[in-house]
Amino acid sequence: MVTVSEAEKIISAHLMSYGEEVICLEDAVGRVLAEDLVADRDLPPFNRATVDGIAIQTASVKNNNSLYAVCGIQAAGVAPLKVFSENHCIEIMTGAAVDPIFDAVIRYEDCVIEDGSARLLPDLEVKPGMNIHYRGKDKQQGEILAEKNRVLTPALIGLAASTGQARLRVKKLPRIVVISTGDEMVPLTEVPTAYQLRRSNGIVVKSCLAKYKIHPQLMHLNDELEQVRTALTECLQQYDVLIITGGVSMGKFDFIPQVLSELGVQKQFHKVRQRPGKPFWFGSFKDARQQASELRHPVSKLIFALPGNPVSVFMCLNRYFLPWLQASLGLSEPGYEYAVLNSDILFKPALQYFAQVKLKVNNTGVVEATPLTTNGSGDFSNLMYADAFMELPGDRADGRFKKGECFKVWRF
Ligand SMILES: Nc1nc2c(c(=O)[nH]1)N[C@H]1C(S)=C(S)[C@@H](COP(=O)(O)OP(=O)(O)OC[C@H]3O[C@@H](n4cnc5c(N)ncnc54)[C@H](O)[C@@H]3O)O[C@H]1N2
Ligand code: MOO
Repeated sequence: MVTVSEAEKIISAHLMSYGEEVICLEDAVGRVLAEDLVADRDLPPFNRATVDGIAIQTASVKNNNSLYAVCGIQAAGVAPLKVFSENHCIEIMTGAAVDPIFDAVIRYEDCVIEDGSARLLPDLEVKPGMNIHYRGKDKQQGEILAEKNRVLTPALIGLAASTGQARLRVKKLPRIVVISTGDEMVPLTEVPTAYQLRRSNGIVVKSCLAKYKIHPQLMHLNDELEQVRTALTECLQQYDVLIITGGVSMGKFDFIPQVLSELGVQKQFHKVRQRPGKPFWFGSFKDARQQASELRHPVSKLIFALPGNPVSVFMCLNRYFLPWLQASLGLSEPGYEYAVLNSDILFKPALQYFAQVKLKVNNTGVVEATPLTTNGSGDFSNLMYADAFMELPGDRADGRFKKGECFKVWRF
């Protein structure tokens, strides 16, 4: 049995890279940028009016001459109009290019236009540069707008669109199969007998991966040795990552560890000093072709075999698998989050306990964690009320965690 931090270290020694691909910008949200995004021109690309009004030269205002002949109307999208006297102005629309001869745009609300002349309202404070968004003020041509290894958020996609990138180079995603196990688990479309359950683990894992634009294959295996052997043999060939749920404990029908070992999967650990999720099994596999580097990416296949209890699956996925995925995709460390317990917890076993907590920022700006009362790792009826798992150290002889103490949380 390994500790939580040993398990974490072993998993992070197995970060993988799955290469890169070029995809349409429209499909890019949630993917990870694999190249720097560079400004193809200055942002903004010209001096841009930020209001509808008139463009003037402020020196003329200082001369106490605030009446201007209107010499034209400047729309957005066309070359800027000039004037040849400081007593002249043009009407200009938001987003239009302002000729360098002008150094301010006055809002329509701040002037009166009559008979071809514009008069500024008395006592109007006019400053050079007002209402002009100057060329290159935001970013210069050639400057990096976004570094690679960032998640493509809607805001970043907008920036990419402004640089004309209809296609983007992103990190390739691992091919993942999610395999649930157990004779007692029936599909959602079937009516369970009195002692059967409906399968929920697979769809939970799939839903967690959707955020990363990973659409895993779902598969279910009954507790039949031959079926498990055949299916795992095929999956080890076809997929980069196997996420298995259930069948990893001590039961007479828990075939997963045995079959994985028979198939040549290298066990990295089995059992973690934690609750939930103690029987977690993790291994790596290199097939003969991979060892000979015949494949695109001679990387190990990884097997995350999570204990079948629904809360154990959810915890192990959030605490181990998703951080592995993020790091493998090159995403920078999100940094740990902490919260303060707002009531005592008693947990005696010498295991690191992951308590389900509800998080709330209190009126002094502190994140407080309220533990939820649950009936163990088979009770997933309260998970929807929790925001995070709070990771409590496993070395307290008295098992007491006091209100006011601060611990790491894994938000989901
Ligand atoms: N003698 C021991 N028994 C057990 C130990 C132990 O250390 N010694 N560990 C316990 C712990 S902790 C856990 S967690 C479970 C994990 O066992 P398995 O990984 O073999 O999981 P299963 O027995 O297959 O299932 C456990 C539980 O979860 C339900 N389940 C399974 N799949 C699904 C699914 N797709 N959707 C919803 N629910 C699912 C299943 O019906 C069981 O109730 O072992 C303890 N035993
Ligand atoms: O620790 Mo087991 O993971 O659910 O009870």
